[in-house]
Amino acid sequence: MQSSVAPEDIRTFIPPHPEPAPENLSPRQLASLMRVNNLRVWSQRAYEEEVVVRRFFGRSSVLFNAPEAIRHVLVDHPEAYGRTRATLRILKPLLGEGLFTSEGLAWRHQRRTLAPAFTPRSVELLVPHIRSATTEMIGSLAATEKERVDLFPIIQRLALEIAGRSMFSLEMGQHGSALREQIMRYGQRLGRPHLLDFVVPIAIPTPHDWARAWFRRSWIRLIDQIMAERLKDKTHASGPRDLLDLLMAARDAESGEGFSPKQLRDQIATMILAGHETTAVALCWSVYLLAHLPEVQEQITQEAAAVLPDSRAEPQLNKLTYTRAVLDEVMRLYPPAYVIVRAARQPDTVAGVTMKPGDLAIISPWVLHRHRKYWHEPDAFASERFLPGAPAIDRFAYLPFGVGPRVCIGAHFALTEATLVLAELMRSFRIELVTDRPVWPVAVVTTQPDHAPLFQLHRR
Ligand code: HEM
Repeated sequence: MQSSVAPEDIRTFIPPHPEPAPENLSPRQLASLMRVNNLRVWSQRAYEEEVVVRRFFGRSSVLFNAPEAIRHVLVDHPEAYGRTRATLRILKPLLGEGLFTSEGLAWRHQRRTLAPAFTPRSVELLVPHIRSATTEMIGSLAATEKERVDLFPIIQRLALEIAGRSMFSLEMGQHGSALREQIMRYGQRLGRPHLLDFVVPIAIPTPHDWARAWFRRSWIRLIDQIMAERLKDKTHASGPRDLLDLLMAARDAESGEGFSPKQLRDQIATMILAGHETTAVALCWSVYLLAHLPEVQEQITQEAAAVLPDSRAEPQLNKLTYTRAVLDEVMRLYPPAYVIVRAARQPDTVAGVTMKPGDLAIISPWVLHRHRKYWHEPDAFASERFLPGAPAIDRFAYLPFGVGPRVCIGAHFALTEATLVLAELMRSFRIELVTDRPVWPVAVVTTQPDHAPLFQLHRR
């Protein structure tokens, strides 16, 4: 079961991670830690045991690390476990009734309709958008040589630019900053769970809910404005150019139904939000870790030089095996989606634990990816674990994109984007950190760096 890499292959680089929490935190302490940093809520036991049961405001909250329990909840009985009250309260103002926040038949219809837009074949259509935005970023970074560069915001803007171009074929210039400003504003306060989000029934709006509803009005206005601009562009294209074209043409294979304009808007908000923040975070952590590992940078550079064409020819992304292994290891240590939570909808028994309706089943990629039982030297960086020929990794020990019917629909797109950006960046620059202060992971919505360190880039 342990995905062991020979000890001599494990590097000794142990990137920053918080100490486990003390045992037996009170629900109030837990709720306030969740608001500050969700990675600090787990005690040492969570990283060693298969199941950890806690009480949280009158309900059981059960962390499942055992593969058969994870399979039970996420794969075999998805209808018995739904999104939680707090998740829906926090995300619906942003994502509306899109794929992430919908359930039951509505979810099934949406998933069937959207799936063809995210197959590897459809993602190929989006590669030119990824490449053009990346080439432009690299061009502007080349001018910063010998200066200290604040790379994280640049990467975040790039991910948003890629999301925007892939969705709308539009350069995000004027809209990018408005989108980012709104997302940041939401994340700083309204996107953080409040005590009342857990305890007040969803039908009763809390003061935070009112503020979130107010926010939604300006958020919708912005998305509608971007969509209207794209729809004005009547440039004749022989086939689909972007995700919007794919989503507008999408039909449910069973009912033949497409999306209404409102549904389309919610899907677009969902894809932009679910897509750009997570991928940006994976890239920021990659750059930070690689700045400590010059020899890994060299290997990516060599691979990129051999595999990526300089011209506009199709890049053979599946040959970027080493770059991909590095990315897999970065997402093991810093999974952008650090937790998957479900609320039991009906009585059930999982791994010997009785679940009552409303009890929480928690599957935490953060914990699982550092679990003592499943990983050798779990806190150390070792991309060898993911190289072809390494011992197989248990399907349920590594879940950056989740598993089961609600697995990330954008996983292939995200991996394509992140691998390509990382390879292009390393091929263009050698990256160094110029500040010593360690960067700590802080999880509220995603696993964010606590600050943006400064880098220096040396053109290759
Ligand atoms: C590194 C990047 C990404 C990571 C780590 C990530 C992670 C995840 C995870 C763990 C889930 C499952 C949540 C659950 O079971 O509750 C999920 C779902 C989802 N992701 Fe991603 N994601 C990434 C990129 C993307 C991209 C690029 C898109 C779209 C363009 C996207 C769209 C979605 C959507 C719509 C869902 C909900 C699926 C459903 O409920 O049927 N994600 N993602």
